[in-house]
Amino acid sequence: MLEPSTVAHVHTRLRETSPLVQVITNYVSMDIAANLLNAAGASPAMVHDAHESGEFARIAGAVVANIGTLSDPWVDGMLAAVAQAEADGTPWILDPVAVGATTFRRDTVDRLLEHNPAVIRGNASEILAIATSAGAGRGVDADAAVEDVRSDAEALASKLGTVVAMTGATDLVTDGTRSVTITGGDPRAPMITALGCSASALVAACCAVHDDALEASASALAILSAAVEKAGEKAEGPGSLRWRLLDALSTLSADEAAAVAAR
Ligand SMILES: Nc1ncnc2c1ncn2[C@@H]1O[C@H](COP(=O)(O)OP(=O)(O)O)[C@@H](O)[C@H]1O
Ligand SMILES: Cc1ncsc1CCOP(=O)(O)O
Ligand SMILES: [Mg+2]
Repeated sequence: MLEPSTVAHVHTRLRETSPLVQVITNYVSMDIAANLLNAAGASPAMVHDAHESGEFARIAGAVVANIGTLSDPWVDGMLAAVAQAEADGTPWILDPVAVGATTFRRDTVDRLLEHNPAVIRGNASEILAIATSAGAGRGVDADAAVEDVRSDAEALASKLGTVVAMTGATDLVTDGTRSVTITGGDPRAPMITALGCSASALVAACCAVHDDALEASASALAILSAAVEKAGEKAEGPGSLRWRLLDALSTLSADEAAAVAAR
């Protein structure tokens, strides 16, 4: 059970403290992820090169490592940042985009996982691919359903001692012992590219302001779900849903976010 008061607390803390979030993410997602964090009250910084990513991680409240558009220099940058985050006890979030698709992605995720992410945020195909070494998925998009992957996600969270935040029509957040589902949003959400990457960035921002990674992750997805739903009321398609989401997130009240948890 996700307490509405927890979501309201996390929502308020985001705006009051504006956490610095280091987002090492793919080219597709940089703009929307940064804008979404700004709208939520956080402070994004896309700092990825290995010459500085570890040093920058020292001052970040949380770090994201997203493998969406992977190449060797980016792997080096991610490893430097997450090693520093691990050493400092700073939460970092893995977004394993299309991990089942290639050996390079799978090997990179294996190397990143050695540094103990606080949260793995992915769609059902990505979580299934990590949990079972199967389920290639359809590139960056899911071809599995959250409810069908639930037990794999819970087992993965237990095995790795991490939180798994699996998104889809219904989101599931689990640490292997506690599991929370979040409903809402808008069925057109998957048509906004990099919304999942942005969700991972928001999970990181919430982990920076709230120590319990399961509650923080679930609160992030509840806040996003509430804002997407609000944006969807007037949206005519994915284009207006995208810009209306930024507006909705920036004006969302703590009570509106908390209401998603009360369902
Ligand atoms: N069918 C759906 N209906 C409503 N919301 C959805 C649906 N599918 C995904 N979402 C939402 O879209 C966001 C991105 O999730 P998802 O599409 O699973 O990630 P990714 O883009 O990494 O594949 C999440 O907030 C999730 O709740
Ligand atoms: C389309 C695409 N190609 C490589 S990364 C990327 C963005 C994927 O973003 P998301 O997983 O949030 O849809
Ligand atoms: Mg994704």
